[in-house]
Amino acid sequence: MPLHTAGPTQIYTFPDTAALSQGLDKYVAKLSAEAIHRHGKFTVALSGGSLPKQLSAVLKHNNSVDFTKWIVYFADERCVPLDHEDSNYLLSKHELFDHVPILAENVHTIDPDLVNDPEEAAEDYISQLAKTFATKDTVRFPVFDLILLGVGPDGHTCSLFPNHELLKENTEWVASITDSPKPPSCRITLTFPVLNHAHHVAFVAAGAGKQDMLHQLLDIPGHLPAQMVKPTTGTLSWFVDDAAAQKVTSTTVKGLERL
Ligand SMILES: O=C(O)[C@H](O)[C@@H](O)[C@H](O)[C@H](O)COP(=O)(O)O
Repeated sequence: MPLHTAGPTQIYTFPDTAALSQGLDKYVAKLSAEAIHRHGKFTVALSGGSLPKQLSAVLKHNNSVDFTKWIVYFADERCVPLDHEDSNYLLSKHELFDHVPILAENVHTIDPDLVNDPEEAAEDYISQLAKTFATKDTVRFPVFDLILLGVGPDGHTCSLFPNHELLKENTEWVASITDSPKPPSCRITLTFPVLNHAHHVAFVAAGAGKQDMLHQLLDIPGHLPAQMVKPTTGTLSWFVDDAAAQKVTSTTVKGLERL
């Protein structure tokens, strides 16, 4: 069945990263409350890069969010120990988990004992996901309430890189990669079917360095990894600052007016 987006992609623009963090706070807090009301928990996947800092700047002070109901996974993770400087978990721990009442048992990390065996680590991560997500005959993939993504200068997202064979993965929930063009070379990553089954997916990108890539991704049809994120029935949003959106010609929405 061909994938299609349920609605148009929403591109929210903000004058600067401080305003972007406010917008993200409002968006995430709303989705968190809705999910907790609907099924008693908020399942969210986080990325690395600048995302944890952007996300947490305002959110970590938001007392209205029930973080005790958050179930956190990582959109991708490097195969390194949890206290390694390259760990996406460590980044989110410093930026967010250390500041809010997220329960340690609800944060699903790569198994540190398996970081030397990426394939095993991916298998284990699938088992962890299976504990949170009941699947049905009709939906064979985890359905996250929200997946938060970044985008690299080459158009990669998660650890899904341009022209890599993992772009074709359509059965596994989590895949390992041992030849990542961006170091470290060994990682695990959610796959496109998981990204595209989520209720909501949001990209976050800021800074003038993203101008050309954002123009390419949002204005010119193509098959770069970030362009292959097309939720089947869920929503797709972009949170960007004006510097990053400078060359985007697609319709944008001034952030907080609509959120
Ligand atoms: O896996 C990695 O090596 C990074 O985490 C990477 O995927 C990052 O998320 C993007 O490059 C966006 O980075 P910025 O958010 O810093 O722009």
